[in-house]
Amino acid sequence: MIILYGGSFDPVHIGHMIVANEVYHSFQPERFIFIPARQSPLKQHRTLASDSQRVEMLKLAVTELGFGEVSTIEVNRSGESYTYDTVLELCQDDADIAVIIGTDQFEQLDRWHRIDELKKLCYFIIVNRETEFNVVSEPDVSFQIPRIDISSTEIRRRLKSGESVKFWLHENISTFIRKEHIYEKEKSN
Ligand SMILES: Nc1ncnc2c1ncn2[C@@H]1O[C@H](COP(=O)(O)OP(=O)(O)OP(=O)(O)O)[C@@H](O)[C@H]1O
Ligand SMILES: O=C(O)c1ccc[n+]([C@@H]2O[C@H](COP(=O)([O-])O)[C@@H](O)[C@H]2O)c1
Repeated sequence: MIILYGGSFDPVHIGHMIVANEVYHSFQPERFIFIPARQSPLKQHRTLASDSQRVEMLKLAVTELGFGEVSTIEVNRSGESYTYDTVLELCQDDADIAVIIGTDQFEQLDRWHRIDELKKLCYFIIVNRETEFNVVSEPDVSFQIPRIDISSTEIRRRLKSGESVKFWLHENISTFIRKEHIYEKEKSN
């Protein structure tokens, strides 16, 4: 079994890491792959961190988690990062593929590119987020974690306004963000 965890990861935060850790230890897949999207299809804006910075932050997360890998399959592909294209590329070696999504994505799954075809190639592990589950039908799996109300949007907002993000991000990732001057506070003249 291969588990894919795709996202903008702008930046990767503690919510993502808890999801990954819980899912990994429950399912014990052969591979667990974080896939930063070049351009998430239903998001209008580009990421503030560059592709390589998001890959670097995910590598730091993987080191701390002690499992997993980071794929550049989507950042290296031009255009929108359709999960269908990614799964098609990865499903060559016959392993079962499961894709992790939060309930925010689950609610708009019918807007995903080639969703009917994608559902034939993989199943979804749906993790609770802001909203509760509607009924999930097989082979999709609903996976309950304690609700962690953390988002990259709120982290970017806090960093921009100079507020603390202590414990919202792994320490090594905060250090990287400071060193690279990503999401910086706007300077007033
Ligand atoms: N705190 C969380 N709890 C559960 N799932 C989460 C959490 N944060 C993100 N996810 C899920 O992880 C995937 C990737 O999320 P993404 O990188 O877009 O983070 P985000 O915090 O939603 O970012 P943004 O605020 O920029 O939209 C999505 O499927 C999303 O639903
Ligand atoms: O394939 C699609 O049409 C599609 C539409 C929306 C989101 N996704 C994927 O879902 C993942 C989470 O997206 P986001 O916007 O929450 O970062 C990320 O890997 C996206 O590429 C994929």
